[in-house]
Amino acid sequence: MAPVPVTVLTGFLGSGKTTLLNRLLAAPDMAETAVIINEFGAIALDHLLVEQAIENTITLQSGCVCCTIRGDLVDTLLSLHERSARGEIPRIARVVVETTGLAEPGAIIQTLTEDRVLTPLFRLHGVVTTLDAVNGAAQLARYAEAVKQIAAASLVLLTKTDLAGEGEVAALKEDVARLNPTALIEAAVSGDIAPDRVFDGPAWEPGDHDPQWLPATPFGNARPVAVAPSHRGRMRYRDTPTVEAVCLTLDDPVSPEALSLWLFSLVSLRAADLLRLKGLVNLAGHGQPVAVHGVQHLIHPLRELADWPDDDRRTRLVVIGRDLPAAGLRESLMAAVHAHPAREAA
Ligand SMILES: Nc1nc2c(ncn2[C@@H]2O[C@H](COP(=O)(O)OP(=O)(O)OP(=O)(O)O)[C@@H](O)[C@H]2O)c(=O)[nH]1
Repeated sequence: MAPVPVTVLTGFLGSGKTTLLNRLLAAPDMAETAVIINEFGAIALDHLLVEQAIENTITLQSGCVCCTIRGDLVDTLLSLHERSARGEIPRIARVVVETTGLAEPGAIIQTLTEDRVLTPLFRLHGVVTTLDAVNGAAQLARYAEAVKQIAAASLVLLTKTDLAGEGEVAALKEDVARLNPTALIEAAVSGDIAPDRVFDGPAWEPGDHDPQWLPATPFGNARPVAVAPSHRGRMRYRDTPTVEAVCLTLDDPVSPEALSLWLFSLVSLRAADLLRLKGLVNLAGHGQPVAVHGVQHLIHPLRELADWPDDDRRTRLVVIGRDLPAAGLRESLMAAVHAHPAREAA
């Protein structure tokens, strides 16, 4: 049997990986897809935010897939293969591995291309990197992970181009072409792209004569791939142990005013250090949970989900930031909750 193609879906925090996955998985011919989601932070939320009822969704929670759980990735894939061969789960036509937003995809690629047990069964097809058109340039300038994610891509999907100016998008495309002249660049607003363009798109390890692999800009213009000159000497995440995920929970429903106040104060005071905010909120007066997403200064409109993913009705928020102490975040949230308590249900 031919090895099952694996697509690695990577991209910096908040760049739209889960949104893309949700859209793609809704397509009827995606039914035979197994999804492996790796999360950063003690509260796993991503698999709750992937709304499709996909039988083969697996969450790897033991850490960032790129460094600590290479073994887990191999074990998970092998177990998928065995269970599928035994008929316990349906046939698997493709696998998507969604990395954390801070992952360096190199180790995953190495595992998928070099592990002797794995490679007869699974084959790396593509590395798809989402890049936020609003925050992408700043992230590339500041975070080596963001640069490495672009450098590893066979396909770069520009997200949030609906929120960015034309000039901004054009400049970002140039940055991408400079970092990775071989990657195909496409726009995908809120995951709006045909699945075959993502999964049958440019292969990560193409044949020598695959025209898609040829550089979009001449190699003569290319700068070193791993770290572009403008990023050299900048702070690297790996050298700063202060980026961490803080998890906040609230047992009782929170009023919309309290949530707005907290989000507003967080963004006005600490946007530069707020790498990512996401959560499921039990908003007073709403039967359904509300998903909240933020990336630096950009807080996306709240989105009501169809239903709670499980019996847990608590508000769960994950804040990934630099020097954002857990105690301060908790205090500010509680202050907002006390300033605008939720009204008792009549
Ligand atoms: N306007 C707009 N919003 C988008 C687009 N793509 C994603 N978003 C929003 O951006 C926010 C973050 O998207 P996610 O899909 O959760 O991002 P992610 O890459 O999975 O985030 P992490 O799990 O933190 O790495 C959500 O509020 C999305 O609705 C887009 O193209 N346009």
